[in-house]
Amino acid sequence: LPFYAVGSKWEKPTVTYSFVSYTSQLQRGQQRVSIANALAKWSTQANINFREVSGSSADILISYGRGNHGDSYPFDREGGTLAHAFFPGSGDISGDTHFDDSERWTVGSSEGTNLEIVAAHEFGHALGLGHSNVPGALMAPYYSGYDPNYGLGNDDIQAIQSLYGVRTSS
Ligand SMILES: CC(C)C[C@H](CC(=O)NO)C(=O)N[C@H]1Cc2cn(c3ccccc23)CCCCCCNC1=O
Ligand SMILES: [Zn+2]
Ligand SMILES: [Zn+2]
Repeated sequence: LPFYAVGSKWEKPTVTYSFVSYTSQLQRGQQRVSIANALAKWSTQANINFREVSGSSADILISYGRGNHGDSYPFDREGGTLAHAFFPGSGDISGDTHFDDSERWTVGSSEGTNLEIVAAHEFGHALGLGHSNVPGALMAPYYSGYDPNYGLGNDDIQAIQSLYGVRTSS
């Protein structure tokens, strides 16, 4: 394993991310904004930073796929499982985040499946969090639909701060 990914969390202040592929259902700018907003939900609550880079050496590789897409966790058709992500400490695939392109990905709409909310959940895993059993928590295992005011529940905040500490005003 790379020295900085010791099983449960990233052992460095800044985690990089890049787009391996995009969905054709949204403009790339919309996707980059949704992803940046989803990451910011976590970085505003805990001592972790994110930086977008180009190329496949980033920590978190973001991609879309349908059905069998190159790992042991094939996606289903529309509905069902919406996305998945790999924990730190999973080797090269650590942090990688895959979205099922059979879903109808949307931004700012109660139609379809909201990309930002799903991404925020997945990045919780990419940072080392499992699922929460607290109803309404972002890390609950079920998508609870579009909420323009979605955010981290107290359970999510406690969990991320237990891994990375509270945000230091630096
Ligand atoms: C939390 C989310 C962002 C990521 C999770 C997966 C996950 O934990 N990724 O890290 C997810 O996709 N959960 C399913 C769980 C699920 C709900 N149902 C299913 C029917 C079949 C298979 C799975 C499901 C009932 C029908 C509704 C299907 C559409 C919504 N799907 C879900 O809520
Ligand atoms: Zn996958
Ligand atoms: Zn999950």
